[in-house]
Amino acid sequence: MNQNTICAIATANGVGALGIIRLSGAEAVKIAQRCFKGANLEEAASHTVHYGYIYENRELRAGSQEQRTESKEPRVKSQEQSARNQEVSAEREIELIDEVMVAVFRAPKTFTTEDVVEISYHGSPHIARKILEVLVKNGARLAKAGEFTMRAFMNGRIDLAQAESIADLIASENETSRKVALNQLKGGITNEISVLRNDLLNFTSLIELELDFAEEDVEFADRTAMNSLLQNLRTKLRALIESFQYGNALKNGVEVAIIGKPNAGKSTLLNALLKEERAIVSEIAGTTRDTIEEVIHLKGTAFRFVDTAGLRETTDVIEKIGVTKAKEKIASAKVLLYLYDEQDSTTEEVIAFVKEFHREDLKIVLIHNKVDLTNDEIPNEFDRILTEELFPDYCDQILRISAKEKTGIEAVKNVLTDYVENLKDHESNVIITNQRHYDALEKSLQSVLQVEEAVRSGIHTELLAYELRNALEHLGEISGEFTNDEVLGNIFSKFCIGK
Ligand SMILES: Nc1nc2c(c(=O)[nH]1)N(C=O)[C@@H](CNc1ccc(C(=O)N[C@@H](CCC(=O)O)C(=O)O)cc1)CN2
Ligand SMILES: Nc1nc2c(ncn2[C@@H]2O[C@H](COP(=O)(O)OP(=O)(O)OP(=O)(O)O)[C@@H](O)[C@H]2O)c(=O)[nH]1
Ligand SMILES: [Mg+2]
Repeated sequence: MNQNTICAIATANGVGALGIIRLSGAEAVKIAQRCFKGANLEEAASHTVHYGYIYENRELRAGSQEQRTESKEPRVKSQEQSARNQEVSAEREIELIDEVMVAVFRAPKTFTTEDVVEISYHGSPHIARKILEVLVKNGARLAKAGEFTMRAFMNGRIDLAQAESIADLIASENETSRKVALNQLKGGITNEISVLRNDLLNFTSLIELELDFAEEDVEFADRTAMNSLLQNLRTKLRALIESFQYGNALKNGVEVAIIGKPNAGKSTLLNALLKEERAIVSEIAGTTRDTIEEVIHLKGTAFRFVDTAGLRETTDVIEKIGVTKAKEKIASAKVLLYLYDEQDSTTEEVIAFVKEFHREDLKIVLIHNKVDLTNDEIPNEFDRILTEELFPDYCDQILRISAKEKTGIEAVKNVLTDYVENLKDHESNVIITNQRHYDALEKSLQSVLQVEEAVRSGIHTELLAYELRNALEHLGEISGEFTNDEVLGNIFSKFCIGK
């Protein structure tokens, strides 16, 4: 049995008009032929489609098997066999499984670069199971998750970033994520990285020139050229790294935590945003205990809203857990909607909160809730003090809303979509959406910074060469040039079976 020809359902789970089972490997055509009644696939030209039937061809070994059944196997089995309404010859029975179309693609111009056969059947999961069963009986083995794409990568048709983009394409749910993934599939990131690699290689040759003449104690390399190459590299790396802020929002959505004292109206705001009575609202302080998460899509971005327990010192055991959870959400969120009710807070409280939780990578939006209860000028004294104390270092926006009357809700949504618009403001040609790429770029940048430092301090050139190699290897992780089985296993296991 050839374990190298793999098969799997390529279409979604469940019933469909059609389903596709795909085979890949040296024996793909031979195995398909063994269970196909129709044209001769082994003689078929590449990229041709053939009508016919998938069948099962079972050996019966008639007489002798009957005897064996008598002695060793349960009687019921032979009864079942003879009861079947099938074409029975002396030694075999042939059972048609489904009427199909079979496509033949010959190596090397295929998805995996190996011979590929695709069987389109009537889209019943039961039929799919039966077909896989006969394929396996005839020498194929079931594919592991991502194994087809892994082969395309292993056989050099695509690099690792392109392989990953296929999973992104499958997961894409809107125009932006589709376009970004397709650009990656078409080599967008690969090209960008190869420009950086060339810069690094040019730099390396300058250094090697110097190494060659090291004994003669001459400084050959042109330090100005070196410095400008490094600066250029650093700028490009930073731009790519920066694009991840947007790429990540695109891929994983933006986490927005709704925070404030008990009774500030957090749950009322969540409900208003969702246009649905999702969270319990009551005039009792401490109503929300567990965190409540809901996703809203705004202008193509998924925002994950988290309603939390009101922040306060409490002796209630359960509420305490809720407050701890709320603080965890503050830590992981990208945007914080901090709600306050003027009648129930002091400016000192709000200022102290903002100063405590302010972070470089967190946008805090102050939301003055329950404005329906006060009808004074805008901004009123309360908000004027906050503005004076907090703008622009800690935050730069106060929204006045009534969560209950649903006024000002659009403004909240606009602040969020503007936040994402601003993330788009980066200098990179491509958008990094993948944490792995981001990590590799960060490491590469660190190495480049080390190289710069080494050049500046006139450190021995051999150490310099070492850091350069590091920078190159980190870039090579993105394309998969430098990688290991664990990393690969991890990437491809997240694919669907059949991809
Ligand atoms: N029926 C079917 N549709 C499909 C796929 C498939 O495998 N089967 N795909 C699977 O993901 C996607 C298309 N992606 C593909 C990518 C490359 C090759 C391929 O054969 N590449 C060769 C030859 C290209 C050519 O003929 O010019 C190559 O690059 O060498 C095929 C499909 C989406 N649609
Ligand atoms: N007048 C007025 N009342 C509001 C407004 N927003 C919320 N409330 C009321 O304030 C009370 C508390 O609202 P919730 O949404 O439960 O407040 P919360 O911040 O989730 O409170 P906890 O879950 O206890 O932390 C309820 O009685 C709401 O009806 C508003 O804009 N105007
Ligand atoms: Mg609540």
